[in-house]
This record gives sequence, C-alpha cells and structure tokens, in this order.
Amino acid sequence: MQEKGTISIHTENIFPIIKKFLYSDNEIFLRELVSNAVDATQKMKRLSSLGQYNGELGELQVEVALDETAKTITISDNGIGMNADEIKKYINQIAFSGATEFMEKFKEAKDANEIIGRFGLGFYSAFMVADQVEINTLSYQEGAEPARWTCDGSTEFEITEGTRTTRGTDIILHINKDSEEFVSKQKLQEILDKYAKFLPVPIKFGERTDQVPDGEDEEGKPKYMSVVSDNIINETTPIWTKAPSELKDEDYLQFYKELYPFSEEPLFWIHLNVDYPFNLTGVLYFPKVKNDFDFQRNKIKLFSRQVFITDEVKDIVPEFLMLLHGVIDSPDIPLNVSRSFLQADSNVKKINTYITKKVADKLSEIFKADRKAYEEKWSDIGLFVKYGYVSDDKFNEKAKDFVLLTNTAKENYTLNEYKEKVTAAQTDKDGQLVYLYTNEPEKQDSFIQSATKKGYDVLVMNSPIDNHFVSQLEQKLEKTSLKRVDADVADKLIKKDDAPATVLTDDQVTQVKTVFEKAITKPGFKVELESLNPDELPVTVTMDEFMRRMKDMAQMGGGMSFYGNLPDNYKVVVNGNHKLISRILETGDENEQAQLAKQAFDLALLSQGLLTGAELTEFVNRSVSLI
Ligand SMILES: Nc1ncnc2c1ncn2[C@@H]1O[C@H](COP(=O)(O)OP(=O)(O)OP(=O)(O)O)[C@@H](O)[C@H]1O
Repeated sequence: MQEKGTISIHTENIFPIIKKFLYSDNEIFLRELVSNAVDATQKMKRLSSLGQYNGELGELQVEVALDETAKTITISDNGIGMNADEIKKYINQIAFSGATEFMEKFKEAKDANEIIGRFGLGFYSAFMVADQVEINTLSYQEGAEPARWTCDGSTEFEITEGTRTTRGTDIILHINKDSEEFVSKQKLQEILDKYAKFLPVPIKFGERTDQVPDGEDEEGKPKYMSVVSDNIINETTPIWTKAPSELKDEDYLQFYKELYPFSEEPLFWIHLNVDYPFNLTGVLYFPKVKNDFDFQRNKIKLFSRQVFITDEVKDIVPEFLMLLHGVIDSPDIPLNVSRSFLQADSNVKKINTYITKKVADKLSEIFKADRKAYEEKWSDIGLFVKYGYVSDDKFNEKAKDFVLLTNTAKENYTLNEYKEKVTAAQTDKDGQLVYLYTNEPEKQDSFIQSATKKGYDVLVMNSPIDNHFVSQLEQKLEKTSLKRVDADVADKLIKKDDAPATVLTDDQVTQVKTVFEKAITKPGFKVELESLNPDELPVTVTMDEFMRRMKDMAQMGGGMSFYGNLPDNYKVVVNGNHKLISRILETGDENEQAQLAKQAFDLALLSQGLLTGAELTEFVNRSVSLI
C-alpha cells in the first residue's frame, strides 16, 4: 500500500498560519492530541458496551513518551485506531465548511483556541511544534490493515503500510527547531498537569520511582526499597464526576488541597450537578477571603468532559462569584468562540442563572440550619453576599433574607430584624427610617458615643463593598435612608420634633458666631450655631453625607470627578446650649474668647483625627498654658 496525495484544503498556506499566527499558546497541541487519544479510547468503550465490539477491551490507556535524542514526542492510545480510508476521511479532508471563512476568522481570532476548536483543527495543532508528523495506526475492525501517514507540514502527505500490531494509534511529532522547549520532560509534565490532570483515562508519562517500606534491617531500623512504576499523571474520576452521596467532607477538602495547595481550608462548598436543560457538573468552594479585595480571581477552572480549558470563566460565572474557587465541567459551553458570542449564548445565560441560584440556596440553607455557624462565617462570606446583593438582581431577591447587618456591638441582624430593632428610636418626624453607620469605628468614636447616648444603634460598614452596599440598601429598603454617624451632630442625625429650644438671643448668636469665625482660620470650615442638648460636645465637625459620598465615589473612580475636585468642606457645629458658650459670652476679654473657641474647635478636630502637624503642636502648647 502506498499512496501520495494532497490534503484537500483550498488554501495552500494553512500550515504557515497555524504555525505562525497561533504561536502564542502552542502548548495546547498536547491537549488536543491527548484529548483525541482519550476520545479514541472512549469510543472503543462505547462500541464495546453497545455490543458492537466483542473482542478484548483491555486496559484503556494513553501514553505520552518523549525521546530526547530523536527529539520526538509520541502520543499513543489503544483506542479505535483508523484504517487508511478513515485517515483520508478524517485527517486529510480538513473538515471545515470553507477555507475562505477560516482565512477571514483567523485574522480576528485572539488566540489559538478560538481557531482550533472552531474549525476542528485539533490534530493539525501538531504542526505548531512539529515539522514532521506521523500517524501509525491499526483499526479495531476485524481484518484491518495497519496504516502509516506522514506529512511534513506542506499540503503533501503520504500513506503507507503501518507497523502497529495492536489496536490503536501512535502520533509521532518530530519537534521543530523553534519548539525545542517542548523536548523537556519537565515542560511536558507541566503541560499535562495543566490540561490532562483529570482526564477519564489513565495517562502515562514515563516512569516514577517510589521508596516503599521493606521490613527492618539488622539494627531494627525501617528499610526501604525502590519500586519503579508507571507515572500516571491524572486522576480519572475527580470528585465532580461522582455523586454527592458518595462523598465525604474529607474528599472535598482533599480535592481542594490538590487544586490549591497553598490556600487555607475553604469554608464550605457546593456540588453542582445538572443534566437538563444543559449539562454541568462541578464543585464550587467558598474560600476564606476576609475583607480583602486583593485576592486572586480566576480561581475557577473550566473543563469540558474533564479536559481543562481555561481559568477565565467570566460570563459563565456571575461576576460576584468570580471570587469562588473550584471547577466547572460542561460540554455545553461553547469553549472556542469569541467573548461577545459567549455573552449572548443562551446556555451560558442559563448556566449563569443556575449557579447564582445554587449559591443563594446553599447560603440560605446554612443560614436556616445553623444561624450561629453562619454568623461565624460572616466575616468571610459577607463580601460575596453583599457583592451579589449589590450586583445581581436575582441574587438580591434571595439574599435579602440572609444578608446581615453588623452593629458596633458586633451583633448581627437580618434586614427585617434590624428594621424591627430600630424603628421606634430611629424614625424621623417625617416617618423616614434612618440607619446610622460608621466606616471607621475608632476614628468616629465620639460620634458613635453621642448617637448611642441618644438610644441609636450604629452599624459597621467598613468592607470595600460597603459604599455600594449602603446605596443599594437605600434603593431596596422602603422609606429608609442611611447616614454616616459623623454626617451631623447626634441631635440632628435623625430629625425629630423635640429639638431643644435655644437659650441664646439672636444678638448672642451673632456674637458667638463672630468669635468662632475669627478663631477658625482653616479654609473649608463653615461655622454654624445650633441648639443642641447641653451635654453634647460644644463643637462638632461634620461633613455632609451627600457630599462625602460623592467624593468617595470619585475616589473609587465612580465618575463623580466633579465632586472629587472640590475642596473638602466641613461644617463646624457650635452647640449654643453648651456651658462653654455662656462662658464665652460672660467674659468680655476677646483674647480669652478666641482661646476658648480655638480650644473647643481643636478638640473637635482631635476627636476625629483631623488635627496634625503644626496645628497639633499649637494645640498642645495652648493646652499646657491653660492648665
Ligand atoms: N488518536 C486517534 N485515534 C483515532 N482517531 C483519531 C485520533 N486522532 C484523530 N482522530 C480522528 O481524526 C479526526 C480529526 O481530529 P481533530 O482533532 O482534527 O478534530 P476533532 O477531534 O474532530 O475536533 P476537535 O479536536 O477540534 O475537537 C477525529 O474526529 C478522529 O476521527
């Protein structure tokens, strides 16, 4: 048997394209060839189970072998094999609808994945690294003749009689000069670890030597002996392929360790398992993240029938769940198409919705089953839940029952519980509920104390997502607004009808205002006199809630740059009902008035950490002279 011919594609220069333009991730050649080999063994298994093959199935296996001297990589399998006609059909006639379309598309394609999968060029990715490729194969069919195909990367091929005596296929790559990095055991092991670690058929790559216990020596010390065995690089039944009922917690934890050897133990996990209307399995883990936004994203690995595809799962997993770890395996995700196509794909949308629902259900289940355990995990999962609450309507709908608010006493409340708790004390004169919060409990302590004295509760909102969370709460909760505790003096935070009457005459108000305006020369500070409780501080420095939020947003790049450019503006609230004000009015001495006003103002700044540098020194000196 000898035949020469031309590979039937209409575009002569397909190989240069494959080689040159798809160069960047050329390591996927191994993924493609090993997957083909696995497919061939799986087909064999199917034929056998369907009764269409009655011979010996044997132990199905794929082997990757490296010959460093000959600079070849051989991928062998004992799958269905091919006869010469099948080679012609499957290999020579590259099965894509049109070479013209291919030529068009390759220009747009961002990576080799897009091209290779889209056009069924898996096998031809071999030419990214080899200048000569051989197929040596024997079909499983009775009486089949072994066949050998060779091609040097031009469109010329040759088919001759093969040398295989057992069922299956060897693909032999003669690695080209530019790709010698692949003539390395370590490199191949790395690639196999990345793409083939969970393939369903054992993949052998060379041998390994293990030291196993071998009794004791004369002195009674344990003895070891070297045992050489096949180096099987994969686990053929990873946990996501098993039924949850077969698995124990240890199995999930063990698998997590395998995936992320350097991570802390996960908090809990969700086993995904659907087969209608799409196919998807997987395990998603909730890692410990604390209040840290700098953790690594892209920790979810995407597989298609146990072949690793990518760890970029954007669009498939909702944005807020990108913080999760784990694996997703689905043959229904179009793996090789462009991003915009992926976004519009209806399966992808369904998968996204399914994952969101599963995660929400799991959280709800833990919350209901063991509130205490849920609260203990809150510092870790709070970020996910709030992120989802803010960014995903469907999740929001479910999360409203298990998102928690934490106050300065470290007590946790659901939204409903909190509403009940504060309604009596924190409803203003217009029937609006006002929730108070602090983002820096230490710095805002004096404000928190004043609010607490009035019987108000203060929430802690100090995680990176809380800015958005606060706005979202305002949108979702009825007749409720949120105010940072330092947005105003405690008396004014929640407007009530029972404001204390002023003890000052209009004249006195003007007089006191002038004293303070003269004493406070710092730019951006505006003096206002208010009649507050006599036991409130004499002077309080506040920043308007609206203004502050706009500035915060500008800082986070929220497009409010107009506000970001405005100078900081503070309100200096002087408590007209405080004893100190009577003292200022009583002494006619302008110098003493100024001293007292400055001292009270500095104390207000000091309590908020706003007094620094020369001003702080001046304050200390003044204080010393006053005692
Ligand atoms: N090791 C093998 N054993 C038996 N048949 C094979 C083997 N490798 C390739 N083939 C045959 O050659 C065909 C073409 O393979 P190729 O990798 O180019 O495309 P594909 O596997 O059909 O699609 P893709 O790899 O893009 O998912 C396969 O469908 C299969 O019929």
